[in-house]
Amino acid sequence: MTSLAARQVAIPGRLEPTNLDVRAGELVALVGPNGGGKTSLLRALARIEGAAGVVAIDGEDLDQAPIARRRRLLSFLPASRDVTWPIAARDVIALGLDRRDDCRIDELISLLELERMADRPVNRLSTGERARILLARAMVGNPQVLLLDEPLSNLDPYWVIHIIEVLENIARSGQSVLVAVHDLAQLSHFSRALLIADGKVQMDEAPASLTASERFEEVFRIRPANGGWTIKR
Ligand SMILES: Nc1ncnc2c1ncn2[C@@H]1O[C@H](COP(=O)(O)OP(=O)(O)OP(=O)(O)O)[C@@H](O)[C@H]1O
Repeated sequence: MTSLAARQVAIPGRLEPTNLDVRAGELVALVGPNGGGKTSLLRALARIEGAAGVVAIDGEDLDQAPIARRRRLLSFLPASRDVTWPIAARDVIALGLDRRDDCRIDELISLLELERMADRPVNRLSTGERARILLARAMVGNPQVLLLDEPLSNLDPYWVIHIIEVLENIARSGQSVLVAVHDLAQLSHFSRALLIADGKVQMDEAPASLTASERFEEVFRIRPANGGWTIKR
């Protein structure tokens, strides 16, 4: 069943009109060169910046949904880890909920091993620690669709693996997860990958066939070499 249905979503000059359907339980990667339009697509789907078009989740038009309902339908994790407020990390997680639910917040604190930092001011945590707190905020409301902009950046290898497992579990539970990533080695964990460049979805395929394509090499200006990648000259 389609969970997210986007029709003609666009941001002038940054994202061409785009249609996208994502099923419940899909874990979708967004890849593409810097400036290609990954963040713009995620922001357009999250209905930030007055993007054009229509986004419906389980048939409900996001633009018509009251704020509380929207939070049940979708959450968006920005790529920026900047948080300047000196508030406790657990209170930042609570911002993802309409009504405070300490049991649910504690669940996330335990899942993401945040116990030691939960009561510290979030602006005094390291970048990777803040990344986990902000991810917890995006997850805490259990929305039907999660839009995550580079959630794996700034994380050490343990946390990259752990959070990929968390995202796989979220998808398995029936939520839809769209994730902007840069590390091509992470693509194998996704069921589907969108290649985004020049403000347009250029390809929409299984990750293995995407990375094996000529279009992929052209767009990224790289080619396979020695089990990895090298610059295509
Ligand atoms: N606030 C903005 N106002 C105007 N143009 C913007 C704005 N933010 C981004 N852009 C432009 O929109 C285009 C797409 O940017 P976007 O941030 O969506 O790319 P991206 O694929 O997420 O890139 P990256 O991998 O570098 O994060 C780029 O040309 C960028 O310069």
